Amino acid sequence: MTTKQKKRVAAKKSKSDSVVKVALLGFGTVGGSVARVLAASRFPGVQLTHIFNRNVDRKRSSEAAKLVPGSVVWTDNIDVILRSDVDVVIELMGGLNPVEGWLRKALAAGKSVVTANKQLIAYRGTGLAKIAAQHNVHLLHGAAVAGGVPVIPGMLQGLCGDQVTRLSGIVNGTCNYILSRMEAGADYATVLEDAQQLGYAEADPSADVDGYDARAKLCILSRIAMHAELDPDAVAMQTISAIEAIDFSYAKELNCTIRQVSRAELDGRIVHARVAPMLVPLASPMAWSHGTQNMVVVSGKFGGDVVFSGHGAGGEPTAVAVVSDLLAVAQDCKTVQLPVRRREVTGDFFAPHYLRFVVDDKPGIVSAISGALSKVGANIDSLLQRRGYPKHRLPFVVTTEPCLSSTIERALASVARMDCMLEKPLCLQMLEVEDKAE
Ligand SMILES: NC(=O)C1=CN([C@@H]2O[C@H](COP(=O)(O)OP(=O)(O)OC[C@H]3O[C@@H](n4cnc5c(N)ncnc54)[C@H](OP(=O)(O)O)[C@@H]3O)[C@@H](O)[C@H]2O)C=CC1
Ligand SMILES: N[C@@H](CC=O)C(=O)O
Repeated sequence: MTTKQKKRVAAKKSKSDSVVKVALLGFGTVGGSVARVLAASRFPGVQLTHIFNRNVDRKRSSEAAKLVPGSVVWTDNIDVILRSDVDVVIELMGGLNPVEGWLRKALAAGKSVVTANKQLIAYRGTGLAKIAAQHNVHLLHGAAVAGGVPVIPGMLQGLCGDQVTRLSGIVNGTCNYILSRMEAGADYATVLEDAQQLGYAEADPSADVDGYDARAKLCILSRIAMHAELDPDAVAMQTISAIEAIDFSYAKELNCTIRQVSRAELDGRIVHARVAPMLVPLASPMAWSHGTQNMVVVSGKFGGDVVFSGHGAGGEPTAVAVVSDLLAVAQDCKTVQLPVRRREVTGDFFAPHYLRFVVDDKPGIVSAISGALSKVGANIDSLLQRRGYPKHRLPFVVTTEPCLSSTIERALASVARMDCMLEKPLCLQMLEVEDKAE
């Protein structure tokens, strides 16, 4: 330890009886809820001293600000925070820039950081953790995955003794809220708007529906549970915005529903990883998860399956995770650190697939599709076609026996070029009963 670091530790020790000063960066959905949780519980030893946000006067006159103690300094100048004597910076703004630069400076100035920012931790977490270690301060991000569900602290403390080989589940509350309400008959655009109003969605909701949010979370979980560092951009993802009411009807005929599922499996030196809407059997607990409920199944070589479940989005559940991290930092709690290895990623999984086509009907379409599938060695398991749809815009479904997703994608590339295809065919993996997510 350098002399500077020793001095910092000594200073920390001498402060151990005094109060830990806290700054909040970002006073939106989660920031406001953190202020509410802190005001409601009055934890000894921590004191909110600063709040930073752009256009800060607007925030200061908000409803949530009424619970903030009068002594708190409100500012829109980040230097006020960086030069202050705060001990812990809680970052609740989101995004990579300018947040990364500010947090680097905060850590280098000896301030611990608590954040709920999954993009930041997925892309820059390793670098930031190094700076935190160099300066002997904490970097905690328990709220970055599954909101109020303690999956990160649970894995760090409770599962680090196992060899985790598989992770799967639902890690985006907005998508689960949208899909579970569509399952009950609501329409996509209306429920997406509701999710935004309720504070579940990201500032740009395409981060939720197109999979970026869940992909970042899956990378964080892979790093912690499987000690596998993945390039988030290399992880396959698929939007939920292509799912329509008809898919829920066909899924029901197959005794399934549809959920956005995130999966990662360690296979020697590579990791199979994918974030996509998938068909989930109705008998699976994942099918019963509604609204913002998240569910993560962690499969270990020695301990078997462990399931984490609870509210994965929303101000107050997320604030609980943030405040829990804050208290851990205030009490200088250490977490287990194990070496992490960079791993290559593939999006391939061996699974049955659900294929939905919308065609301008004419003879020979089914035979052309089955020809394209048989050419790549994929076998059809069932064909579903509901009556009552117009022939000029006919939706029907083919399901396949288990095969690699890359195989199906090859066949669909030629099918998509057929003149009668009115839309890009929809291809969804079907989870099976023996899949660990069950
Ligand atoms: N909402 C949720 O359920 C969950 C959110 N998270 C994460 O928590 C973080 C915060 O989310 P949430 O509270 O929902 O987001 P909000 O958009 O509600 O709040 C973000 C706040 O930060 C402010 N802000 C953003 N960028 C800047 C900037 N460059 N300079 C100054 N102020 C800025 C915003 O100001 P303005 O109002 O002007 O835009 C806003 O007040 C994100 O990283 C999110 O991914 C994690 C788990 C759950
Ligand atoms: N937008 C995210 C918020 C929590 O991480 C989600 O919907 O899960």
